[in-house]
Amino acid sequence: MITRVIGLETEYGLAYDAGSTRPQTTEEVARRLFAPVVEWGRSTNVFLLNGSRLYLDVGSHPEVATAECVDPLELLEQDRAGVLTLARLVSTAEDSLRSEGLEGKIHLFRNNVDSAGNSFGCHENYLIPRRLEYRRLTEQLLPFLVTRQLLSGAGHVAKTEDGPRLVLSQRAEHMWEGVSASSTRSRPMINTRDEPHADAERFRRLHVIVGDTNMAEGSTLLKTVSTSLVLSLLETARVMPSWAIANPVKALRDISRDATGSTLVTLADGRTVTALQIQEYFLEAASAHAAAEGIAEGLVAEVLGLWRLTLDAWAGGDLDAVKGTLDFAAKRELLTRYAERQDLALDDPRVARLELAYHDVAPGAGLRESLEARGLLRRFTDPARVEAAQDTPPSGTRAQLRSRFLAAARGAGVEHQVDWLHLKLTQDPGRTVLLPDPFATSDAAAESLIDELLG
Ligand SMILES: Nc1ncnc2c1ncn2[C@@H]1O[C@H](COP(=O)(O)OP(=O)(O)OP(=O)(O)O)[C@@H](O)[C@H]1O
Ligand SMILES: [Mg+2]
Repeated sequence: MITRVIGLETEYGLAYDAGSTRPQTTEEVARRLFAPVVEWGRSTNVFLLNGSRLYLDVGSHPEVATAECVDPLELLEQDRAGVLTLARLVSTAEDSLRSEGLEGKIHLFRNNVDSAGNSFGCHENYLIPRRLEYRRLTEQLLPFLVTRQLLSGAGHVAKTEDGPRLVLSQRAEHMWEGVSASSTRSRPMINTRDEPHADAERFRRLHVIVGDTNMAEGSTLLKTVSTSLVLSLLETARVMPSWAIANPVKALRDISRDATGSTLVTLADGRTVTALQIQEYFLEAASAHAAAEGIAEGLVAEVLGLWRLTLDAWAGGDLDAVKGTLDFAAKRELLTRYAERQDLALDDPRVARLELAYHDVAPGAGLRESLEARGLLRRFTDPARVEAAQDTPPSGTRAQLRSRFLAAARGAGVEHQVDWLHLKLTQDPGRTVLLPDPFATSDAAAESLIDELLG
């Protein structure tokens, strides 16, 4: 198995369809959505019993940052548990609206662009050792990330000079730099802000912000596991061929707009290769690395197989083999079939509505569950485990301690605060427990604090 801490932060888009009743601003809807959270947590920024962070980000975007996970399947469960938690808040907010005679419908989108053209993200966090040459690592990772949209692009109907077309990535048009420390102004693919949320002597947290938010669990799985494997490869590989791209932002957009895999990419050394060639290299190297490390089994083997299948599908110009597993292929099938059947242009508002429905996770509004139920989209998680993951932390990380502390403090009715690193009693800051090791599932100071609270 891979032993790396991974966390996913997902920002959601909020919209309100007032129907024939009084309209509400997005701010008003967001406030109503978070009212129950504010009631029990006295804040719009809280940690949940599963160790995740739930908060209202600027621009009225609800965000869930999953707890630290080491098992990629548990990461999927935690990510999806976040959807359930928000969906329940939507139901409660709609009940509250209805009690005031407002019959509107709240929509909650897992996507990356709103109708005003703003972009919001799905950030991936990967724990890496501090001792690595960080610059080399990020430079070598970038060509993989630029071409990774072939695996995990969410697809998007974009307006281009040649009319509407289905591009690979929602996020590609909104990235402005390869690697930098600023997250909003210049929006880099890798954000280098150094906030390890861990012992800074031993660890770094790699913050990847170029990825699309995915609906298909297969896309999230392929995205996170392939990236983690490539990181392991880069952590150990001493010499490897350079795939440094001359202009990463341009390449990101070219590959997205072209959506064939055969897009030409100019490398820094002047060579020209295709996006697929770069991916082929990383797949081969990651497979060899996994085999050499003895981890090419179970879920890793499955993901390597899916990665292979995906690149073969692109190479053959036929995505049928992955249309039941990955977002771009699933969405292309859905949207183009619908447009053909109804004889609509891709930029018809009805196609736009269908695209939004693909990303909607409000109860009774979105398509994911029905696509899964009809066998059109593969589900990797077990619904019962996802349900339980709403208040059960993932295994193998300090999220376990956070969760037990939260449960004990709430049970005792004692004021407390936590963040990724700390467990605190508000009235007794001297007793604050620091958890610098993300892999720690037990800790003497934490245990004694929890025992005391349990009385
Ligand atoms: N040491 C670590 N290595 C990798 N991931 C981590 C580590 N510590 C925490 N994480 C993950 O990083 C994410 C942090 O989410 P959070 O939204 O708080 O991000 P941030 O970048 O610190 O802050 P913000 O979004 O407010 O700018 C979570 O998903 C968490 O599980
Ligand atoms: Mg965040």
